[in-house]
Amino acid sequence: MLNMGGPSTVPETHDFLKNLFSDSDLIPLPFQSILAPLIARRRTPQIEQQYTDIGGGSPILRYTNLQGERMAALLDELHPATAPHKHYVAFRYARPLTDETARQMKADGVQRAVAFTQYPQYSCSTTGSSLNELYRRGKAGEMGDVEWSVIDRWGTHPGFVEAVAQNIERALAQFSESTRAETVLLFSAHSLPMSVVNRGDPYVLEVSASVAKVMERLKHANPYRLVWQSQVGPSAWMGMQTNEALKGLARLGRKQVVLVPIAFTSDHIETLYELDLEYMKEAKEHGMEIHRAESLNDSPVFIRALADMAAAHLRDGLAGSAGHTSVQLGLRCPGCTNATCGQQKAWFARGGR
Ligand SMILES: C=CC1=C(C)c2cc3[nH]c(cc4nc(cc5[nH]c(cc1n2)c(C)c5CCC(=O)O)C(CCC(=O)O)=C4C)c(C)c3C=C
Ligand code: FES
Ligand SMILES: [Fe+2]
Repeated sequence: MLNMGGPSTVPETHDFLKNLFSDSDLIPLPFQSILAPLIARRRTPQIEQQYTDIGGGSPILRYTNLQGERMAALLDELHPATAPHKHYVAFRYARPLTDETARQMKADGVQRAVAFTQYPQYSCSTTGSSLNELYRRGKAGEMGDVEWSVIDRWGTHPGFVEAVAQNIERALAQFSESTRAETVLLFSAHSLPMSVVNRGDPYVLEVSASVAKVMERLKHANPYRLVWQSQVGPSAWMGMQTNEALKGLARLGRKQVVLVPIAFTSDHIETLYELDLEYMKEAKEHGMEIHRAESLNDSPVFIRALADMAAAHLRDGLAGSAGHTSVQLGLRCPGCTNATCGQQKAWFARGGR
């Protein structure tokens, strides 16, 4: 289960940020090995405070382990031919990091593994970075002799769509019945720098596709927008920004909003801090009534969806590319200049050999 991870405790924040700013697949910096530790150190106090404010750390490891354990148990029933199933977690920036998990898999003698991204929608800065890291570790022989296949994106999977839709319905139910239909559904996803969008990254399209599917499932009963949050630094990012959108809606007299996190499956500082503590407080000051759709966290509908995706993957394989990866994973962004992307795709298409 691949994801970025987060500091489980406040003191792990510095290492998390240092790993994040050292990742040239996410943030290419000049003199990265020198600049990354400096930027990380400078940002640490502010981000430590945010993790303190949300209860002393990121819940992502706890939720990923819970999702993984329940998914593996369901998978034993759904696809006994490959049982027993076991989940491993490989985070990109927090423990357990990919190298630690690789060593564990080697020690356990794992022979067959599915690299299952936990980002619903594909971006080269997120899932792409995790696959590049896995490729580097695999090529270095750190994982032993494992046959790999990849579940690289699932932003339109019916089970995922259903789980999100149900959480939206629960949030909508908190509004008075007489005005419920006027409530705006504001889908919010982590933004991307325009430099990434403009090299042909698929993320913006795939997040939009998730929103379209969820709205279809909700029979378009409410008006909606997709907006983007958490941009960092001075460069241009994909907009409109979530907080600006909230202010704009208040100005236009649209005072009932459900905020919907759509690109991350468990709670993290963006939902618990940015959305709940910053934006919702500000929106309430503008006289809005605002509720947030819960993150998927321990949603049984979502966990069942993960198991269904894994079972279908193991049962049917995938079209094309010898069955190890999706057809879509094989295509690099038209503007890609990162040689690792090409090597990674070829390596996974051969089953990680
Ligand atoms: C699917 C979601 C995400 C995409 C796409 C994404 C791209 C992206 N992010 C940065 C820079 C930073 N992101 C940071 C934190 C962070 N990012 C995501 C998700 C996506 N990022 C999450 C969920 C988090 C927070 C972790 C948590 O526990 O909440 C940070 C660090 C925080 C900070 O310093 O403000 C940075 C920096 C870039 C440059 C990028 C695309 C290229
Ligand atoms: S940046 Fe998208 S494939 Fe390399
Ligand atoms: Fe990010």
